[in-house]
Amino acid sequence: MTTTTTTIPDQHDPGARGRLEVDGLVKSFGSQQVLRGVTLSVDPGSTTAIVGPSGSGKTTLLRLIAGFERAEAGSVVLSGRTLAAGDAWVPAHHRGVGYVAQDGALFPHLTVGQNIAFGIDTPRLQGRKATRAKVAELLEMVSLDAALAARRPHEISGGQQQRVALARALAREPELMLLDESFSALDAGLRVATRRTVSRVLQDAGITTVLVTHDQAEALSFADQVAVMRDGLLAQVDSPLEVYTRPVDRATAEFLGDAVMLEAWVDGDMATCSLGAVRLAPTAHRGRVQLMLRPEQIRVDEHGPIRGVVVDTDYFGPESTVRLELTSGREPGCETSALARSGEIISIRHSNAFIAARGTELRLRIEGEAIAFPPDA
Ligand SMILES: Nc1ncnc2c1ncn2[C@@H]1O[C@H](COP(=O)(O)OP(=O)(O)OP(=O)(O)O)[C@@H](O)[C@H]1O
Repeated sequence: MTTTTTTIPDQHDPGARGRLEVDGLVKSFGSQQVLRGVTLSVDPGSTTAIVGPSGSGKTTLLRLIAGFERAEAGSVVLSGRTLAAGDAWVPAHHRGVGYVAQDGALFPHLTVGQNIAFGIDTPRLQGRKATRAKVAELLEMVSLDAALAARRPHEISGGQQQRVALARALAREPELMLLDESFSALDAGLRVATRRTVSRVLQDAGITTVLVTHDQAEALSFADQVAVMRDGLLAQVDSPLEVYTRPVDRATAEFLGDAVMLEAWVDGDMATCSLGAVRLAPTAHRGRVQLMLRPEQIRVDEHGPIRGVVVDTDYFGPESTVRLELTSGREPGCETSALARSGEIISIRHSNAFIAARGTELRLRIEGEAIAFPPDA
């Protein structure tokens, strides 16, 4: 039996195993520039999710990292080894990079076992017995029964297929795993379960992971770092908490979730808007701004200073989105200004659908800080 010793890589060592450094990648198809200078650092063993509107260049970035396409400018460095830069070029199969596509892309004519064995470096393992043992080990790693090895891809479920695809990619012992919409074809329940398994396997193996997804919730829950792509550039790269609560601009805020946008006036660390005076996250903006709050920051509270009447409700089971028309009649002493006016409609979230009948007056308070964006963004 071979024993492998894993050392925790130095987070600041540019050559640490599994550290990915993408710098200034530019890529065009015909006259269309799809990537316009993408720079991204991924720590060893961490997970980065790339999100962004359709056509923004997410898959193209992944394909450049994998070595399926060449960039016009920029570089890709993995574990301190230059994979692409100028004339330097390491072909895809020598990069130490695993790739799992949306549909798994299993070979339909091969069994599950043969699909996985395809990824195994046979000369190193010497022989069919060792290959079979490795296949069984990989199946176990992705929580699949060894008996599935004899089946063909069409004889297993979509979630199982994705896990086989992951096992096949893991067989090459990659330093970096690229997951391209790998869970999006699965239905909601299976998607969550498969994502959990995959996340655990990759974390346990300490493999650096970059995931492209359309699903914001998936990005926020799966990743250590979220990169928001727009028009071929990364608009923001930050922790999930940071990108959600401190988006750099309105488009990023609205892309990552529902946002309540209000006209406001900034004075110091407070803003005044139709909800009264609201505490602001640190900002350089002054005067007129657009204020952003997440709907869940506006709480129903019988002693709250803000009043609104329910206009309508969207019921989602555990939560409802409730649209309210703000009414005047704030509590005495609550700040108002020329911008503070009744009649404005806002959306909030609430877990109790019974309080949200149309026409009900609710009292509200704001929790946490609002974000200020320029008025014309
Ligand atoms: N091989 C190609 N030839 C020509 N154009 C391409 C090619 N690959 C991608 N494109 C174009 O590049 C742009 C970005 O595509 P890409 O697939 O990277 O976007 P994406 O953000 O992954 O989109 P989606 O979320 O819809 O998958 C699109 O306009 C697409 O049509």
